Amino acid sequence: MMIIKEPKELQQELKRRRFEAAKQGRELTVGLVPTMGYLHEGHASLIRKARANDVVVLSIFVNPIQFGPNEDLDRYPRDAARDLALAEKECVDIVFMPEVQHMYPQPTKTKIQVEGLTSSLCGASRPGHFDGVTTVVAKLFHITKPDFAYFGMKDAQQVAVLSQMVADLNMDVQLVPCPIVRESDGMALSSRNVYLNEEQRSQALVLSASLKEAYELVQEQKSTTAAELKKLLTERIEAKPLAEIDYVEVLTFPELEPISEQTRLSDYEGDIIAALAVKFGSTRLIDNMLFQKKDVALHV
Ligand SMILES: Nc1ncnc2c1ncn2[C@@H]1O[C@H](COP(=O)(O)OP(=O)(O)OP(=O)(O)O)[C@@H](O)[C@H]1O
Ligand SMILES: CC(C)(CO)[C@@H](O)C(=O)[O-]
Ligand code: BAL
Repeated sequence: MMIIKEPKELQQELKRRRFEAAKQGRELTVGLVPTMGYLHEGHASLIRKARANDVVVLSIFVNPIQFGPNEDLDRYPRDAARDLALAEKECVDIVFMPEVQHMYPQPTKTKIQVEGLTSSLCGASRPGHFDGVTTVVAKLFHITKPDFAYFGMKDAQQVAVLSQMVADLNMDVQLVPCPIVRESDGMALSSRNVYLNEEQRSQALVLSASLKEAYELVQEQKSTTAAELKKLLTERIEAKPLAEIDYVEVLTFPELEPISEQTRLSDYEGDIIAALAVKFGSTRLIDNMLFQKKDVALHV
C-alpha cells in the first residue's frame, strides 16, 4: 500500500499505472473513496465496493473549508496509525493523506457552488459547508480522475449535491451511493459518535429507532402523510431530554424539494427522504431514511 501526501505525486503515480496498463493493452479503472479519516465500518463498506476497480484510492483529509468558524475542525477525531491499519486490512492500493498546505498551498480563490440543493437541511444549518465539500471533492476528482467514486447515504444531501455537480460540470466519474452501515442497535456509524458520553449515546438511538418506526408506519398504513411522518419523528426525538433538534424534514430525493404536508407517501411518484439532524450536547448527528416509490425503504 502506497501512502502519498502530495497531489502532484498522486497524479504522477496514477498516470504511470495507467500508462503501464495501456502498454499491455489494458485500461485501468480507478475507484476513489473520499473520507475525513477516523475510519469505521461505514468507510470500510465503501472501500469494499471500490475493490471492483483495478486501483482503490482512499483519501483521508479533514477539509478545513467545509467547517464553519464555530464547528469542530480543531477537535475532529484523528488517528492516522489506526486508519492506515484499516486501509491495509481492506486492501487499499493508495492512501492519499495530504496536509492542509498540500491541498491549499494558498487560500483557494476558486469555489464550486451548487445552488438550490444546498439551501436546505445541513446547508441551512452549516452555511458554506457544501461549497467546501464540492470544492474539495472537485479537487480530489481532478487529482485522481476516478472512474467511480463512493459516498455513503448517511450524508444523503452530500450525495444529491455532488451528483448535481458531476452532471452540471460534465465530470467523467460515476458516483456510487452506498447504504448506511449501522451498529447492531441501529445507530448509524459516524466518526463523531466518539464525542458522545454513555447517556448521550443511549438517547441518540432515538434517531434510528424513530426512522425505523416511521418506515414501519408507512408499510402498515398506506395513507400516512408527510406531516404525520414529521410529527412522529419530532415527538419521538423531543421525548429525549438531551436531544436538541436542528431539523426534521420530509423532502423529495434527490431534488430535496418540500412536499405538501398532506401528500401520502404512497401516492408520491418519486423517492422521499426523512432526514434528521439532532444535537446531543455539542455533538451534531445526522441520519435519514429513504422511502422509494411503493414505500420500500432502501437504506434501513
Ligand atoms: N455509517 C455509514 N455508512 C455508510 N457510509 C458512511 C457512514 N458514515 C460515513 N459514511 C461515508 O463515508 C464517507 C466519509 O465520511 P466521513 O469521513 O465524514 O465520516 P463520518 O463518519 O460521516 O464522519 P462525521 O462524523 O464527520 O459525519 C462519506 O461518503 C460518508 O457518507
Ligand atoms: C466527501 C468528504 C470527504 C469531503 O471532505 C466529506 O464531506 C465526508 O467525509 O463526507
Ligand atoms: N461526512 C460529513 C462531513 C462533515 O460533517 O463535514
